[in-house]
Amino acid sequence: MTEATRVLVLNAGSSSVKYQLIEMVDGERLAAGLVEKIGEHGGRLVHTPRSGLKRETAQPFPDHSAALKAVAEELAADGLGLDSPELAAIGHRVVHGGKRFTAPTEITDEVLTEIRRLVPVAPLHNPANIIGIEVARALRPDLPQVAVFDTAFHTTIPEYAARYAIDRAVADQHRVRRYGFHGTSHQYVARATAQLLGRDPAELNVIVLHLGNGASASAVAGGVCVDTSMGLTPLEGLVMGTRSGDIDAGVVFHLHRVGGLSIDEIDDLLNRRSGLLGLCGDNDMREIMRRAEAGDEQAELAFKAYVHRLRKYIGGYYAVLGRVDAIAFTAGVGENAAPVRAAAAEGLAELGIAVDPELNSIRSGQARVISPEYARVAVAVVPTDEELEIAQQAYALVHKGW
Ligand SMILES: Nc1ncnc2c1ncn2[C@@H]1O[C@H](COP(=O)(O)OP(=O)(O)O)[C@@H](O)[C@H]1O
Ligand SMILES: CC(=O)OP(=O)(O)O
Ligand SMILES: [Mg+2]
Repeated sequence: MTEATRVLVLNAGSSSVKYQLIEMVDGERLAAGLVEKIGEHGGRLVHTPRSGLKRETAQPFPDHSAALKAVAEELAADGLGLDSPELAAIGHRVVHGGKRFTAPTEITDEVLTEIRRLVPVAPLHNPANIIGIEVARALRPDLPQVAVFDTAFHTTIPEYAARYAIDRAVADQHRVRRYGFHGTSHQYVARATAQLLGRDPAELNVIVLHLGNGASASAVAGGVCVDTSMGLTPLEGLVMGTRSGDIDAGVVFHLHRVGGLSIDEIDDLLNRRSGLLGLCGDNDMREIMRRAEAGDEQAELAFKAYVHRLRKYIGGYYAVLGRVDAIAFTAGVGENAAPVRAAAAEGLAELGIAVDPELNSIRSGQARVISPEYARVAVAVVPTDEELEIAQQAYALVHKGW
């Protein structure tokens, strides 16, 4: 009998699916890929097999089911189909796990019902995660399907930081509290930062800045998360691609009562039409930097607002941690946008924070330090790998059961 030692990871986002097939014995990526712009114009699938050439197909993907079927076909074309006996598990990123899911969990009908119950608090994400689970279960009902939750790493946040200052009874009744997201990434990056610096993760205090489409900051003390910028939903905190981040709740009342917008319209406004997109009409940081460079005032303002919010969280988490050993930049913007990193650290020498312009300008897919040697705080670029972290957690769970 073939030993099942491979894990397929599905990371379904609001309009994309990222996937990786990993051989867990040696960590080798057998295949990886991305489907973009699901349900939009310009749908695209990029599949990268371990050996051989990258394959790119431009075609519309009307929904997540269509995208996942295309992924299954790409894998099958390489002889790595979902019917493979070598598959040990399928790992799914699930964004909201509420209070109940604090660890990787094998997905049963009952678990799926609970994930569905959390859709209202992760409306852009949990529905996509659920479709991924349904398609994978239909194709391989015999395999363990494991959910790895974005919220799990944040369950260590102390009560005084997790609670909103609102009436206790109302908050408890409706489970309103700060859950935090991107936890799998924050966890992976905090550990990878310790590795990069040759330090024991249990002794390192790190501020992790996950700057992708969604963006969040977290304060990690000795490997344990003590605060994070996202809240009940992935809307709070930093300025994001299309989300406002922190906002006075009074804005919602005002837009409803005075502006005449319905609650659904305000939800759509703050989640899908705000952030960088709302400020300047673009949500891609590459385009914003290009426009700002060319003297476009709206783009410049959007860039400044983005960085200003980021700096407030760096300062805030400095105070939360007391001592900061490292600041790690990760995800699409954090890994690639040198001007964002430079602006975030500017003028913070008094806090021991500085970025070396030459080190910062190096383009590389590797984890690297970008602060000068004299600086007390190590500033680093640490590529995230949510898929590898999900695969490891899923594999550990199915092995424990043996
Ligand atoms: N070279 C680059 N320079 C600046 N920003 C970039 C670059 N490459 C990607 N990005 C930004 O990264 C964002 C996507 O980040 P990513 O981590 O892939 O997000 P998500 O996983 O949330 O889809 C894009 O919106 C884009 O603005
Ligand atoms: C939770 C969240 O915001 O995820 P993403 O960045 O993938 O949108
Ligand atoms: Mg992401």
